[in-house]
Amino acid sequence: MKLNPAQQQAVTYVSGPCLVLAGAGSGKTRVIINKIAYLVQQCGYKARHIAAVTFTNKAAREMKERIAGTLGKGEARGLRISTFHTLGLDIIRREHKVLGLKPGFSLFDDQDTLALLKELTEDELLEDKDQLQQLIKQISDWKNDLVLPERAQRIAQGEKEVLHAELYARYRDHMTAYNALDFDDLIMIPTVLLSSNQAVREKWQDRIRYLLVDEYQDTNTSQYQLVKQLVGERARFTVVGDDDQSIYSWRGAKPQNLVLLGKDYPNLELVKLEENYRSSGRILKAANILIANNPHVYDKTLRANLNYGEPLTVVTANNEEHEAERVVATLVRHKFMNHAKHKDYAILYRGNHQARIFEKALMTNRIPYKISGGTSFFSRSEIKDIMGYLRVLVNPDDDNAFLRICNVPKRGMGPATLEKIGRLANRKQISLFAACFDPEIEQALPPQGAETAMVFTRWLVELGDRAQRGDTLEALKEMIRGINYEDHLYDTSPSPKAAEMRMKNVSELYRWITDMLEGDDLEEAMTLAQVVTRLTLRDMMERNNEDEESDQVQMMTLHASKGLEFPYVFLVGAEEGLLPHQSSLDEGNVEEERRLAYVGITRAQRELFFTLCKERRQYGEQLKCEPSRFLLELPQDDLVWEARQKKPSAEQRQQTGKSNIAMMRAMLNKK
Ligand SMILES: Nc1ncnc2c1ncn2[C@@H]1O[C@H](COP(=O)(O)OP(=O)(O)OP(=O)(O)O)[C@@H](O)[C@H]1O
Ligand SMILES: [Mg+2]
Repeated sequence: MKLNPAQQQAVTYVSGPCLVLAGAGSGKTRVIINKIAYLVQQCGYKARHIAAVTFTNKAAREMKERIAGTLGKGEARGLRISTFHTLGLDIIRREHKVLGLKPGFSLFDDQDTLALLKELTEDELLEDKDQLQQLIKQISDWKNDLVLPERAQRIAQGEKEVLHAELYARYRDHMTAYNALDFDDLIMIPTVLLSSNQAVREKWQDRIRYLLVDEYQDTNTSQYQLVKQLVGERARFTVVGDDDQSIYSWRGAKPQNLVLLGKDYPNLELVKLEENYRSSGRILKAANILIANNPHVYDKTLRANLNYGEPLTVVTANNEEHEAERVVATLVRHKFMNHAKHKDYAILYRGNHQARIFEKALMTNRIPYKISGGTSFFSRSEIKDIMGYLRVLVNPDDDNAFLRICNVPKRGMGPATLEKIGRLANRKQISLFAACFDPEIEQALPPQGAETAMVFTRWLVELGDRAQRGDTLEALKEMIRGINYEDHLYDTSPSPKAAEMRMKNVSELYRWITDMLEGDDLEEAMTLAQVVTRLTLRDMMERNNEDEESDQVQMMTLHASKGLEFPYVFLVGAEEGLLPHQSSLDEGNVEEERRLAYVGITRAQRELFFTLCKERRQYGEQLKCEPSRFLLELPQDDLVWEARQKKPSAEQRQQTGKSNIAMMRAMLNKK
């Protein structure tokens, strides 16, 4: 793969810490990929001593594919390419004994966490959804800042925070009892472990001798510390990032980490890349002009390497249905004219809720599409059921999973029975599953119910044992057969066709599990417990049904589009209140929204379309919309407003953004 001199410098600098700071599409990710190959082929590193961390599973997968094209199979063996969370999970898995975790620990997703916290806060009058969300956010913030419950209790100020800290401690204790971890734990726990346990730290430093991190601007405090612990004094690492693409502050990301890095490592080698290889000159110019409205810590230049290209188009629609129709119509026409493929197009939006209408329009027009994020493979009920069973098999104390499956398919363990089991479990401080095994279950339930509970749980224990003994696939098959799951699907689906589809999903899951149990060139074979944690993590991270090869229009949120590129991009819903989003405006954080728009614009290689509505339904009301201020910040000479008669005059353009908005609103409403 070709590299320019600056990229070459970043790749070959291996004697100390290295930061590549550069704008979108300048080849940062390419540097990471080339550097891995360089380390193996030129510097004598074994692949298994190298770890590369990216932000999403999709990015990790892409990186693996690209590496496979450069390194031979043998050379690539053992290379770790993962997300931060998978790396954390890996560390926890291998160190579970030191951490006092039983091997089959469960991963709680947001819904599990919510359910548990709801239960824990019943007495505190926190049923109010907003308050619960605040609590969840607070706990997550603490974890991302590496604040353990004890410290949270010491530093908490004010009534509410004190209560939150107490609930945080209670939450942690329950998670321990359930042998469960949440998403943030996957970073916090290994980081705390590595910083407090020298032996473990040295072991991991020896295991990972060179570390590379992509999208570094979106690391939070705990991730920063994790990197620091892993690289140790030797500080052999390369991180790449772009402060203008920092879009995860709401999850605790600290773009200041880029600055902190220079302080923590005075010998940090800083490399800047200034050539953009992705986008047309116009798209890049628009992106540069937009982001110039944000304050900057670092000076960055980004020059186009490609042609100037087509103007950017702004399409105005009457309402959101019309917007979707216009996108689809434009796409169909454009695809025909340009002999393009479906997968050359991306529809990017601010929030998942916007996807549904586009989905409908695409479906009506028989255009294949794929949504990344949003409706997940794993959020389908049949997948949740089977995953629930698997979670119970590997960790019977996982009460949430047990609750999900104990009466699916129906076996007479309804709410009344469960309440009784729950009371017994509470009294004895054991899990629901354990309660079904307890001799007292015979007093707690009527004979028939006790019998059912005992038979069911014993059967699961047996299956779990078989799975552990290595007969895993057979045990799984036996499980799906044993619960008559196929019949259950036919009984509960609206049509036989739907049932068939759902059964197909179950087979797909089974196929995945088989692959993971058997392992391949890049991944070792896993145990069932490992498979279950990995799949739950995958679900949590991307909530996605992957099918990379097929020719489908790509749909995703702006957040999910980070690091990716598409020939033609529709950036939809370019309206005030949506992009920039109202919640950020309320917090006075328009800059993060501008970075988000910058990320969206810089995904486009050849052409970029914005769409907006004159009216949009919100909270059941039809509200008037104003064009996004970001549209008005773009160089108007490079924009074509499709619904408008003429470009604004130079004079008009010089007006402030605000009067521009008023002007445009007037024009939009005239029609
Ligand atoms: N030296 C080069 N010569 C030709 N093409 C290049 C070169 N460097 C990078 N590219 C291409 O430019 C595009 C953008 O590269 P890459 O995705 O690595 O950029 P990036 O800086 O990681 O972008 P982002 O900030 O969006 O993550 C890719 O298609 C890549 O293959
Ligand atoms: Mg990149």
